[in-house]
Amino acid sequence: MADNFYSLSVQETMQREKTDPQGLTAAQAAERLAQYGANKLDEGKRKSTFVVFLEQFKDLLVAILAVAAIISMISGQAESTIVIFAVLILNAVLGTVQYVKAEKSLAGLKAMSTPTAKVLRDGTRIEIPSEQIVPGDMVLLEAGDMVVADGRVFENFSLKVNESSLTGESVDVEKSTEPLQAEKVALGDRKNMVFSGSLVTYGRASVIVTGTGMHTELGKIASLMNQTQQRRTPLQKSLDDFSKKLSIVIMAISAVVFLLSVFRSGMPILDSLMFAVALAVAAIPEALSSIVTIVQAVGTQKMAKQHAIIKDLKAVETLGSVSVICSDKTGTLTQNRMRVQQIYADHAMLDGKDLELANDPQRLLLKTALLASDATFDEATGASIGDPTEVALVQLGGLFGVEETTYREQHPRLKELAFDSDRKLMSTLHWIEGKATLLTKGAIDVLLQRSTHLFTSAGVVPMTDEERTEILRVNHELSEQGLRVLAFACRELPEVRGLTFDDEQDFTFIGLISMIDPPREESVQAVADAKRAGIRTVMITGDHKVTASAIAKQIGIFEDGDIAVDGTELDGMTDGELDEKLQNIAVYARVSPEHKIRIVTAWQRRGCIVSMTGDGVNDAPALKQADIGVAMGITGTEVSKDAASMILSDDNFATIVKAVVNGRSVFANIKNAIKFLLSGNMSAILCVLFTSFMMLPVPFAPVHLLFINLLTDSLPAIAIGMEPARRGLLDQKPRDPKESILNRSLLLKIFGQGLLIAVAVMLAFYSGYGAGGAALASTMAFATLTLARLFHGFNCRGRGSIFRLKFTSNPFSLLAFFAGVGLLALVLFVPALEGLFLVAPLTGEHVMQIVLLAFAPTLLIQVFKVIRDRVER
Ligand SMILES: Nc1ncnc2c1ncn2[C@@H]1O[C@H](COP(=O)(O)OP(=O)(O)OP(=O)(O)O)[C@@H](O)[C@H]1O
Ligand SMILES: [Ca+2]
Repeated sequence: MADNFYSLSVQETMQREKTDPQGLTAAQAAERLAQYGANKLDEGKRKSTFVVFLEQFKDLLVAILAVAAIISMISGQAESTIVIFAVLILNAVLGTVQYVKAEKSLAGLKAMSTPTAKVLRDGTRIEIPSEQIVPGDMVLLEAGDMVVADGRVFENFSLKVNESSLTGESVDVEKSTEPLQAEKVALGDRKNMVFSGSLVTYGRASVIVTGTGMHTELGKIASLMNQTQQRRTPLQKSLDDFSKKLSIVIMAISAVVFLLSVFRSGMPILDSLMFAVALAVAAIPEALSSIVTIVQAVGTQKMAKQHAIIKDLKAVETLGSVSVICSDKTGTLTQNRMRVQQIYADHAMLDGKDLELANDPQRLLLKTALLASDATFDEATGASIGDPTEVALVQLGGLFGVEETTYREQHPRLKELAFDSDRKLMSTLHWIEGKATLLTKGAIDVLLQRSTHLFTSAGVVPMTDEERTEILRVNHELSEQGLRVLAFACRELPEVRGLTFDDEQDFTFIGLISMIDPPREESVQAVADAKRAGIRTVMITGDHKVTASAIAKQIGIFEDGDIAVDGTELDGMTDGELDEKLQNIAVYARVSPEHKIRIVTAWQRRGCIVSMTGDGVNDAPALKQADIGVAMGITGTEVSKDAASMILSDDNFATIVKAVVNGRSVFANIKNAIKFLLSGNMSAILCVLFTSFMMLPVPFAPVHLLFINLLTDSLPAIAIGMEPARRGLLDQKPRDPKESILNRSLLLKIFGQGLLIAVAVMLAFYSGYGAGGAALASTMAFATLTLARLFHGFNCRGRGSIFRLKFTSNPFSLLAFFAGVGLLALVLFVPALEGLFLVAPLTGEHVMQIVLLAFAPTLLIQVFKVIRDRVER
């Protein structure tokens, strides 16, 4: 493929790419897709499953186990050696499976958030996944889109593109269609080309695709870049750190225990070594890191089903501590289904239904509404394309049999200034009654200021102050009902020429159209839920202050004592003043995207964790600045989705609140799983320390501890991770993000519960020691420890007693328990395994003792919980 498309004319480019202004046909596209491949970048080298498998062995555990295996071998326990190796391999297999699964689920999430692109195929405009774009496609770009392939600009309407991801240049580049003459042109100067990975910030254009996938400029860079992805989240990192520190401490203690055994009790070196090894194996939480990964993966899957797509695993943790949600109004808190209500023209207010086409000002109002809009609406099918605000206008035309298409054919659009949320205006230029006329619609405060005249049935007259006040009064009246008010104006231009923003003044005011956009039904409940959960909801909107406040009151965001602030007032405040009022500001109206950053940082200065929604191109910086940037899946621009860490596939505010609850639940479950795993380990450590101190035989062989840590303990830990979110999560305050997950109270519980289990295990040990010596003692201790930890799984499911949590609410926990008991029974009672697991035969009486002793700690913990539940109620 040639590189120099910039030096070709549009026609030459079309010939070269064998395409035409109607775009490719479906058949051509399919053929080229087969020929050139999907439009995506090579994902770099994926780790092969085998490499992942091997990697499972490069960890401290393996070293310790290898030592254990060697010691077992020397001490004549060949079976043990085999079991240890079997366990090592099993562990690696499990680790590999988990890794591959987690990768898959992440890939699935990524697929849900792939960008789409608009193309012409067979002459019609359709939206397709960007991967299906092929060379020769006619791609349509507009503000907010991400460019997904390289292309030559074909038709240009003031297109501006940000190419900083390619060129590092942060200033937007204006594009044109003219061929460039020079031999070699730097990437940043190819004004008639657009490049994959850049962002459309303004205007629109159609583009002939000249390169896709790895054959784009981005592809060239990507193949140079070595994309190493860091997948570990802060929580995973801090747990890994914890594990590392723990292992060091444990090694030190192991060494001390070893030396003590040798020198104090004159124990044979081999036996002393077994003590040290047992301690090390007992202490290291082998399963911890993979359990955390599993719980997080389960959590993101669940959130995706509930319409919140997590793009960044870190967000799962952060969500749980969100304390402020800043939300757009239109479409997020409201339904974004606009219907025209009252209209106002020539001093008269009337219902939209009663509009009269014979009345000049009213007809011009409708004409402006239809001409200065891009939306279309098909009466027959009810299908609409475009901004709901504009769809409502087009629907109004439909009421009177006026097709937007007819008007638009009569008065073709000659030039245009696209809408943007900063200017809050949109203008188009047409020939109307032989005059070049600029038609403009937009926010009333902006438009009225720039209007000097008024359009009446008696013709165009200078606007008086009374009339101005009257229009503002009407606007206020409509806005107070929560209606969205749009203003319309026009002006003559001396000739048809390129437009600039300076043309948007000296207007003749035509009138107002108000429309209703009812709140979503779920919004009220969601705001109330958020409030109960200690989360402040703040409305941020481009709409008018009065309208926004009215809606905010209906939804429950704006309460007594709250205030609403608009963009201009915000500009007038210093950071200090803003900080002072921040708590009370429930509504920010008429804000531009730049204001959003200020609001986010102000809350962050207070130490709050902020979630911010956004849909436009200019929202991207605020989405990045927020702790949780939330983009709209349906209406959001590709740029905003790219910048966000979460995407709402239903655009619904209530989904954010659900995601926060899920985030809290994931965090709580992880914490409980950690409590379970570490308290179990603690009990084994205490037993080993105790027996070593008392100069008793070593209570567990490494095989025993491995069996528990890797098998029987993993099952309840995963079940705890599956625990469904409880309503009670809403009654807590947001978690302090700075607080470590292993806080004092958790460590205390780990120690206390570990101690309880250790006592039970030691009682079993003594009983076995008295009756049958070291072998029986060890078997009793091992069986009791395993079973006690399986029971303990129920204690760790949540804060309440098991009666409150109910067995049925998490069937996995029962399943895990019985699976664990089954495994234990196999090891204890299948003669073939006796030798492997070094167990002595047990009588019925022993089994009774084991069951009772193993259950005792759980009984005590449950009794304690029942009492606490009572007291708390
Ligand atoms: N297509 C449009 N053409 C002209 N003016 C518009 C158009 N859409 C909106 N406006 C005006 O610009 C204002 C700001 O619109 P913007 O899209 O920034 O925010 P919004 O949709 O009102 O609210 P939110 O920020 O909650 O989504 C609107 O209140 C309206 O007055
Ligand atoms: Ca908007």
